[in-house]
Amino acid sequence: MVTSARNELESISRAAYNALIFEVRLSPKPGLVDERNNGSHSDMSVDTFLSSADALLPYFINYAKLGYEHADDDMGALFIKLRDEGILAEEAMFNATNGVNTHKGANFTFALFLGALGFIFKKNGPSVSVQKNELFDIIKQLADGLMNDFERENLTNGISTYKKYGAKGVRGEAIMGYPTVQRLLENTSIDENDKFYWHKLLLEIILFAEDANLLHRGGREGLKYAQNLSSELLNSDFQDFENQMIEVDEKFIEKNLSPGGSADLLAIIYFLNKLNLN
Ligand SMILES: CC(C)(COP(=O)(O)OP(=O)(O)OC[C@H]1O[C@@H](n2cnc3c(N)ncnc32)[C@H](O[C@H]2O[C@H](COP(=O)(O)OP(=O)(O)OP(=O)(O)O)[C@@H](O)[C@H]2O)[C@@H]1O)[C@@H](O)C(=O)NCCC(=O)NCCS
Ligand SMILES: Nc1ncnc2[nH]cnc12
Repeated sequence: MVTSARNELESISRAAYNALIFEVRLSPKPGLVDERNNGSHSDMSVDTFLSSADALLPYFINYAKLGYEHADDDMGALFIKLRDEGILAEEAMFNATNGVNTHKGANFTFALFLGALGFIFKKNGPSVSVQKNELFDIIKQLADGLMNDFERENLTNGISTYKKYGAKGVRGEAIMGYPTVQRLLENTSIDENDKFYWHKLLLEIILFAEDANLLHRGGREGLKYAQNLSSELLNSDFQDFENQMIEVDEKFIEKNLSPGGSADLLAIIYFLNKLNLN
């Protein structure tokens, strides 16, 4: 692999790592770990997420390299290589967090995006401006066989949520090409002067995505409650936005709600905004 390609792959992998750091440090967030509190989590803090991100960075680089090195393979073969590497990454994450699930979903999502970007860099050359449509189309191809996961016997939170509510969680997002990410990437140009831009974006993600964490913790009622609070705040006059967000955080915590999936989608949107997407 030529040096310029390696540098590009390492650069986007570090950008993905930085997106995880940005997300956990964004404060206040509803029900989630941030600089103010640990949200609806007794087993996680900012430091847990920082240790987790450090453990994942080497695997992020490997995902991008796998996409680059296997660009001539079929998508099914590339997906299997990404999933195998992702399982090793999950082990490293759990070792770094003493068994706490900080970034399982984020690891999955970034593996798909970094693998797809490595694939595109090999096909089109590095430092190319990536076409959004091509990126999301490759993601959908990689995710094509994911529905088979739901036949599994071992009931993870995601598979239990599917069997109970029909919600496909992060797998569903990948199979559909991350529609919430596409919708928010298209419709919003970042207003650097808006101190609460990212807070508002997180509320929109909670509103549009079907967050399996909210379903797993609060059922359909809990998901609806979280979405109603997010909608109310988005439709308010933002006169006292920070305190309004703190109030929403307290209400999520009261009901033990945590939109972890939505936090991951915020991180991937932050990451994609740093790339030269067309
Ligand atoms: C594909 C897998 C990663 C799915 O594994 P699993 O079935 O075990 O997990 P799921 O519950 O289905 O989802 C995993 C996480 O995905 C996030 N998520 C959920 N809904 C959405 C959504 N609509 N859009 C995007 N992302 C979504 C969410 O992850 C975040 O939350 C977790 C932390 O919150 P917490 O509440 O603590 O979560 P839990 O500990 O599960 O609950 P509690 O016990 O605390 O109540 C954290 O993971 C965040 O990232 C979901 O949790 C897996 O099968 C897989 O493929 N693994 C192989 C390795 C791999 O990833 N391969 C590489 C690519 S192929
Ligand atoms: N900041 C956060 N708090 C809780 N769960 C999360 N999953 C991803 N980011 C998270």
